[in-house]
Amino acid sequence: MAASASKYDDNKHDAMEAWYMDESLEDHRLPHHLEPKDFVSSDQLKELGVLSWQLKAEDDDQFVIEVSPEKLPNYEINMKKFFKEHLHDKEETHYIAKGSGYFDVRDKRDCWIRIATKKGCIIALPAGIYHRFSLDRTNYIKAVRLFSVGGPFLTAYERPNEDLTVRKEYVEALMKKAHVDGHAAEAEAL
Ligand SMILES: CSCCC(=O)/C(O)=C/O
Ligand SMILES: [Fe+2]
Repeated sequence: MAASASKYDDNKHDAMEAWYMDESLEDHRLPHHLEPKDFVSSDQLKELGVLSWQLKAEDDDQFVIEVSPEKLPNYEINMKKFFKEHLHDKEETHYIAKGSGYFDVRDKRDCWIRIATKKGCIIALPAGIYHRFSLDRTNYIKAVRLFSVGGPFLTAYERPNEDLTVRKEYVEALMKKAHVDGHAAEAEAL
């Protein structure tokens, strides 16, 4: 997705915060910070292929997904589905129009990073990354799914699904990047 300076604030913005999660199985709508808190920067998320922007838009009447006990049909079933660890064979991109919610992603060591999004945030998860979605304690989010090819519908492949081509490609891209970064660090140290 191309970012233009007038509409998007690339990288650092206040519509999103991310942190490493604790292992507690308590209500997943709670923040689940580590003690002490361990925040994750947008540059660290970028290394996993997770991108986010802040859109300075006032107009919010085009949005398509509303998640709350009152607005989402089959709320309990769908929330369980969203919170089951899964991946997609396409990028998952949402613009958060109202409310807030958590997108959790796995890092390179397989630890959970919790990404707290709110109104104005655009978040793009790459195809092949394991992730899940939860509402927070406000119990409400209104989002529009952005897409380019193949329409807005996403198939969720629950973990484990290591043999899917899209998963292999994502893992390979992460490993390639780690290799390149390793060489860059070595070169810098010389
Ligand atoms: C903002 S609700 C979107 C939930 C969803 O479809 C999904 O795949 C989450 O990972
Ligand atoms: Fe998803």
